[in-house]
Amino acid sequence: MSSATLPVIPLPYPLILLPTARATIPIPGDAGETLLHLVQESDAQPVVAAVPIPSAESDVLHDWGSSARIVRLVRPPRTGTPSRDRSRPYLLTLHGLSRVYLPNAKDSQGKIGDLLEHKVELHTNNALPTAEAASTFKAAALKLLDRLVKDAASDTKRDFYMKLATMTDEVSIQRTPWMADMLVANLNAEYADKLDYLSAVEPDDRLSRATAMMVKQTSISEVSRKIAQSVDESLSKQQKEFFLRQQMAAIQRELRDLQRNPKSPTSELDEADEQVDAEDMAEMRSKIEAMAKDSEERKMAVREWRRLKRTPSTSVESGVIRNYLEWLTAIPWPTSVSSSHLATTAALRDRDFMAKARQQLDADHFGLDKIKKRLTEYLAVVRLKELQSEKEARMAAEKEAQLQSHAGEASSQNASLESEARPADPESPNKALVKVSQGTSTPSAPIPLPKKKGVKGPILLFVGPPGTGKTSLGQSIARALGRPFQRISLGGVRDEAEIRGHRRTYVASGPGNIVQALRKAGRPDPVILLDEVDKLASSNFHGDPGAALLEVLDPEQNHSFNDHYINVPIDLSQVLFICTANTLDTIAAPLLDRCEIVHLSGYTYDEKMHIARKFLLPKQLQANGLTTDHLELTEPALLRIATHYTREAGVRSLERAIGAVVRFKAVGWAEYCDSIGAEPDTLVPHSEGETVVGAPAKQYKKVVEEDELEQILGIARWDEEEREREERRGLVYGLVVTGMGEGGILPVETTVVPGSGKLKLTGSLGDVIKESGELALSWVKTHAYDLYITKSPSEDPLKNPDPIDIHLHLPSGAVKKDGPSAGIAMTCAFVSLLTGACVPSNVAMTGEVTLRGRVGPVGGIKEKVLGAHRAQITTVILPWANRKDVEHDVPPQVRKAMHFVFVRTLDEVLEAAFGKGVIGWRRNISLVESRL
Ligand SMILES: Nc1ncnc2c1ncn2[C@@H]1O[C@H](COP(=O)(O)OP(=O)(O)OP(=O)(O)O)[C@@H](O)[C@H]1O
Repeated sequence: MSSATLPVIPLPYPLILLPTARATIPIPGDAGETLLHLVQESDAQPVVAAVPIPSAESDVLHDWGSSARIVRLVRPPRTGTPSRDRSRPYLLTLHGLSRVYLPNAKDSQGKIGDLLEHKVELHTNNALPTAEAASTFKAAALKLLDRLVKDAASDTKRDFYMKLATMTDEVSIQRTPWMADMLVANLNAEYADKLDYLSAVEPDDRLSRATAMMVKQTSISEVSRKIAQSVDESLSKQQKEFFLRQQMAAIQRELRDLQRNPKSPTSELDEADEQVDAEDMAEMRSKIEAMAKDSEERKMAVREWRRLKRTPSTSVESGVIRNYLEWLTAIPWPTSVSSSHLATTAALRDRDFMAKARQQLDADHFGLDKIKKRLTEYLAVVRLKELQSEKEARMAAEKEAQLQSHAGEASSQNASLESEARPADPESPNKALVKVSQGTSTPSAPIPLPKKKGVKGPILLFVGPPGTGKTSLGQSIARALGRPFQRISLGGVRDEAEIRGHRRTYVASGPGNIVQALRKAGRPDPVILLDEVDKLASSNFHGDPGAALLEVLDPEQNHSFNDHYINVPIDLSQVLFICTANTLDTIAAPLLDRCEIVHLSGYTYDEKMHIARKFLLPKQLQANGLTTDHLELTEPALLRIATHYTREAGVRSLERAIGAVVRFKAVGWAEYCDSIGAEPDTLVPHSEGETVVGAPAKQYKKVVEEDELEQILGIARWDEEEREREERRGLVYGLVVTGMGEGGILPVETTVVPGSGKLKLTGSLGDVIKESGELALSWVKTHAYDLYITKSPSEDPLKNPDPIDIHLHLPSGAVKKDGPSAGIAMTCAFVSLLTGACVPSNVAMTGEVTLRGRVGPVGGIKEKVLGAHRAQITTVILPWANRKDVEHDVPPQVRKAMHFVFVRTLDEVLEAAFGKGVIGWRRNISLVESRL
């Protein structure tokens, strides 16, 4: 340490000059001039003391400063007027050398420019620091520099810090205090710390203070980097989201403006999206909360709800989850018993339930007595089982509630005993409290609503031709039970997923039609009609829809039906399933096995007339805005519509034709009202018609006569066929049931063509029908001699006198035909062709033949007979074994209107078909049989 007197340059707050550092400060012109003299006078660069003023409020000098060499003193170029030239400031650059101490600094005040000379102590300590202090400092410094290099905003800064790091790394122990000064001078440290550091003369002290500053600085820069980074990240994300949202809002605004008609009033469609969204979410939330506790569906809903909350609302995934949740919450889960459901149970308890059910069935359908009887039984069973299962469920619930209340009381007693016995236990009173509160709360808790067992009744399968009322019977059942009705059409369903839904991984996946029907019904116990189960595609590469249906219908499995989309077991046991089909042939055996079949075979003309008058006409009048005052269909007109314009087992075409008549009259009535200037709803027509006096002479006649039908409905469709049906050689009418379950007549046409004794069969025939054709011909060939076709028993009728082929054809060629029931019709056709005798065109027949000439029974008698009746056939030849079917199934009025011949053998068939004695026999039948 040495003393000297140096001019002091006060450094105003917050300036500080550390040894090794450089600083440039402005000084007033006068002081500058003085310093300039000093510089000019001295040989070397003069040394001054740069002492900081540590406070902005006072001018008192700090007691530590730095001796500094004047490196530069310059006056910046002139900007002001010459008069103020002396006061122009100088720029003084100083280079710090060593620490100086001002012994009487406290008494000395200073202002920049004062340049008072002060006595100072110069502290240049060249002692060696300890190795430990040096290495600690180095490590701290390197760490900080490393951080600064990484965070450097520019390349120049980075290079600078790197240079410092290299220097620090390479500096010797002796030079570490110098290095510390250097680093601290260049650090962005706090003023107070730097001031404090200025007073550290001892090398170790200097190093330790510098180390502390380095560590502090490192942590500050690390924290600030982290904050900057997170702020940066969130800012950029927020900015991005904000930007995208703004864009989306702008696009939606534009679209709304485009779509909105400025004149139209604001609708709910214009409501703010966010509001609608929030309402939807709130609704969904309350639905989830309403789900039964601990149920699978609730767990799944909660899980998905949480996922939805975590997912950004604009993402695709969010839409998928929301869609799923909407479905999940929309399904009427059986665990939530709605008030309307309870109302149904009340309806079942009604003592007049059965009478009302009968009334309902009668009100909806005419005839069908047997079916209605069966349905009444069915409804009675459903009612009894339903009430029984509800009773059981209620008893079980009450029992459980009682058990819980006992358990609660017991535990509350135990709890109080426990608390009395161990009062010292600090946990004991709390436990007792909990148990007591559990025990007392249970009896007052509501008894849970009973969970009913499903009604495992038979599944009804209505089979019959189209339009026979299968669907509407299903609706009647639902009405009688007071349950919602849903119809699922299975026609053409090829994909199992249509029944079971698609897994959620599929794009645009959704639940199957069972879940859709449940959602629409809004209750867990609707009547679901599975329409056209016979049209369900068989197993294919899309899965097996039939198998899925089995699961739905099987009472053992359907309490936990698994829809792939919903993926939570759904209890279908309370759903009443009813199936319909046109034919049983295409229904898989396991499915058929689960159903109870109810046949609806079609209506007679008489029934159709009743149905038309009681149901179809009023329905059509109402649908077309007319009343019975406006239209009257005469009996012959209605019969003509039924017989000549429609020829089907059901009543759908009849309804359509009646609808056409009603619409025709509606147009007439409207025109008439317009022509007389009256309101259509205030005027009632006279039965004989109204004629307006004067032009325009419009007339309205409310009665529709038979002869007007051609004008309204066009030429009758079936007139033509009637005229065409003629008695011809080789032509016989057989009876068939079509794939739709509809009966009718089918001409069997045969003709002779030159050939070599072969039989040609055409008309999309199956193997069985082809075989029965060959069988029939063989029988005829065998008996050609007996039937006077050939002259000797050994002659072949197809070879002698000329070789011929027989061609048999069954129109319509495009429709597939099979089965053995055309056997007797084919035999008659061959006999007619070879003998020349004709079968009258009002005769039709069905029956299987054997090679022995026996006639075997066939199916579909009711449909066939009704079809024949519709086709104006008067004589029907049927197998003897089918007599009971006619007795049981064919309505009496049809039986009365037709002549039935029941046959056991082919000779009886020939006699019935051609007439007694027309076909001669050389021998009697017993001989024929014995010969075979
Ligand atoms: N016995 C009947 N009494 C009154 N209306 C009937 C009767 N039978 C059928 N209908 C009426 O005939 C129309 C057709 O009936 P529905 O739709 O039930 O036929 P379907 O047998 O289901 O036919 P599909 O097999 O084509 O589905 C309905 O309007 C129905 O009300």
